[in-house]
Amino acid sequence: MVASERLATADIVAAAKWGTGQPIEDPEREAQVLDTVRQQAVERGIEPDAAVAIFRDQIEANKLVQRYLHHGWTANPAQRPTERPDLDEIRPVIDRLNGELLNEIRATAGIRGQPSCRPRLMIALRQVSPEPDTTEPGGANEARHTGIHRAGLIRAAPSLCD
Ligand SMILES: O=C(O)C(=O)C[C@]1(C(=O)O)C=C[C@@H](O)C=C1
Repeated sequence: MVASERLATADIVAAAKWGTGQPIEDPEREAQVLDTVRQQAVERGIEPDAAVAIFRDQIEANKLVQRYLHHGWTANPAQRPTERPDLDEIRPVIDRLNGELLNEIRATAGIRGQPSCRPRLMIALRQVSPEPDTTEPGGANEARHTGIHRAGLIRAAPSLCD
């Protein structure tokens, strides 16, 4: 599920911005992402407004995870990232995933309008984030981490079905 891969970049973006004073929300970058998506949707025969709506949800989900992480790192210094990834290296990865998500949107055009779309989406969400084993060492941490990514995916999901 490309939406889940895209959402996973939020961890790296959050670490890239942490401690730099650079805000999580970057309206200029959002506008650039959405402009490119609109253009690429037209090229691929996807309804551009639907594609933009889907990507708005992906961006909101990304910000939700980033904000959650920054909040946690503010409260718990031990959890703060020890390295600062380079945002200029992550954005091309996000651009590539945006293209892949557009391909997935095109490939699932026949399903997206059906009543079975939402149940199928819920099954896909469960598959990409299985329940962590909290009896394992580090399991509680992993469960918290999985929890926010699930919440993010649910935030990213509504526009994926018509
Ligand atoms: O590229 C960034 O700076 C991100 O934080 C990622 C992202 C996105 O999901 O594409 C999310 C929030 C920003 O407002 C802009 C873009």
